[in-house]
Amino acid sequence: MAQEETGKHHVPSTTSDRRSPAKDTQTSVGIPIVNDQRTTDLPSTRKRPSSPPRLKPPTFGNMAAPPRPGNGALRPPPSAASSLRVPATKVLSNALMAPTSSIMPPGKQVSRKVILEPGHSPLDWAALTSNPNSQLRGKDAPDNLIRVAPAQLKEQNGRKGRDAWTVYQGKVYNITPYVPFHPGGKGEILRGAGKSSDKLFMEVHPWVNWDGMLSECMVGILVNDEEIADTKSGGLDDMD
Ligand code: HEM
Repeated sequence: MAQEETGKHHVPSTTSDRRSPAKDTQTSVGIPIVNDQRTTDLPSTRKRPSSPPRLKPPTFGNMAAPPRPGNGALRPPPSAASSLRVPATKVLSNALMAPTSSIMPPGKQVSRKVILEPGHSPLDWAALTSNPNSQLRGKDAPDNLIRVAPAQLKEQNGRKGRDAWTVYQGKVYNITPYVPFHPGGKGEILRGAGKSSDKLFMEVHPWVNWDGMLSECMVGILVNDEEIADTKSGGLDDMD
């Protein structure tokens, strides 16, 4: 009985299966034509094993396997989103993308960053500034903040054993400890030694947070000569 059931599904019966489309391929005497694809792998239902047919895993016989994308490579088909992606390119640092100087024409901007010595990364500098024992104001500055006259500023140019001081937004900073940490190199930052760095700094990297990086290096404020003459001690505390 089970075999007859199987025959109904896989091999058209020559007598009773009127639903089978194979009847169109029967000969005039009702013999099925065996090159029908559905029957070539199962030429005879009587040769099938007696196990229940529904438990048998599906078989494709000699049917062709479904086509694979990409010549069989195990790669998913491209998604719609992939066409929107930016092609992979080398990541540029913000310094390469940002103008190195406002006077440089577009397209000629190149990074002037230097390779810093080991132990002189921005993180190393951050660690140094967070250590209260670092004495970043230098040997030429007293413990308290001072008024700095233009003449005194000029002397603090980093030469003859003196620390290099510079001015930014009216405040005087000792930049000597930061020099080996400066990504733009020693020569660049020392261009502002003994004078104001406002213009140079703003030309090169106005986005850099000067105060955040050099607050521990602050020596005092720049005053004119008259203001110095008015105050004998020179200490900022005396102004109050
Ligand atoms: C006279 C003053 C200064 C000059 C002329 C100068 C010049 C330069 C130059 C030429 C570069 C390389 C820019 C590049 O090609 O990418 C640079 C980078 C840099 N400078 Fe200065 N600098 C000065 C002062 C300072 C100061 C005082 C600081 C810290 C407050 C500082 C922080 C930096 C930083 C963080 C970079 C790296 C910027 C980046 O990642 O793109 N510079 N500087």
